[in-house]
Amino acid sequence: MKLELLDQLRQTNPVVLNISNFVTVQDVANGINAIGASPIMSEEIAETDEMVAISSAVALNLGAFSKPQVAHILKMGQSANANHKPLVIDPVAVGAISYRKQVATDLMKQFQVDVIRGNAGEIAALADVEWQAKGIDAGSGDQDLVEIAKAAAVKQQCVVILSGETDVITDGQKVARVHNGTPLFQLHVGSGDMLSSIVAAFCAVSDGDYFEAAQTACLVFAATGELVANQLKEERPGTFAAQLMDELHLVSVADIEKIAQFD
Ligand SMILES: Nc1ncnc2c1ncn2[C@@H]1O[C@H](COP(=O)(O)OP(=O)(O)O)[C@@H](O)[C@H]1O
Ligand SMILES: Cc1ncsc1CCOP(=O)(O)O
Ligand SMILES: [Mg+2]
Repeated sequence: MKLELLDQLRQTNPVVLNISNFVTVQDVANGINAIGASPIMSEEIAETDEMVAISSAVALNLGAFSKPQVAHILKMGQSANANHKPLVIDPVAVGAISYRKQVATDLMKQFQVDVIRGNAGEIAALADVEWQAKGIDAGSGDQDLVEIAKAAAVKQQCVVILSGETDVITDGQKVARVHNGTPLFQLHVGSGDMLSSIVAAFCAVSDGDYFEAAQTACLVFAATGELVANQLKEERPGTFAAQLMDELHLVSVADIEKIAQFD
């Protein structure tokens, strides 16, 4: 765990390039901005190389793509690889929709991702493990989450984050777990998408250690949500979302250290 990366991120203000989905794009842009990085979104394939060139990390969200967008995602992933920019992918709902799993796995044969961030249903699908995913949500299953994450990491040769009540982060061998968080995240659509792009922001300042960047991003995001939840007397998803944005901007390394729970 390297919480100093949060301060480095704020000092550097790295540009994070995103292909987002139309559902959560505003949250993702503001989440990146609030934590101290600089978001830019793209929907035009012709600008890909120039966009990647000015960026310090790339996040590809597969939340709601059309066929032309798949070509754009492919070009952006390949350009990120060619330009040695860290590449994060969020395989939204690949556990629930077989077409999505096919597209995601085809894409990952054509570029090398550095980090995959998904919930249990999504990561189980990529690991070919039996699981009952439910739409964009994790769903249910009884296999061991650490083993699922490790299998996906070995298969795709990258760092995997399996997020949920406990976040599991692995490169296929080393494993870290973040126990912070709040169930309120599940009441705000876009929490996972925000996390994926914030992971990209941490990768941008990580000097190539994406396992450490992924762990730190998970701790910062989950602990920030927990700090907000601790201030709320009842379940208020709207207030949570607004205050999460505030707290991503205000939270300090010392605030996080006080409540951090990881191993
Ligand atoms: N039950 C929970 N308790 C605590 N934190 C959670 C819970 N479920 C999800 N989170 C947190 O919510 C954030 C988004 O993750 P997740 O909900 O798994 O993504 P997605 O929205 O893609 O399903 C992560 O920081 C994760 O740690
Ligand atoms: C509802 C929905 N439909 C397609 S993408 C999307 C948002 C998914 O967001 P998240 O995985 O962060 O909850
Ligand atoms: Mg998601």
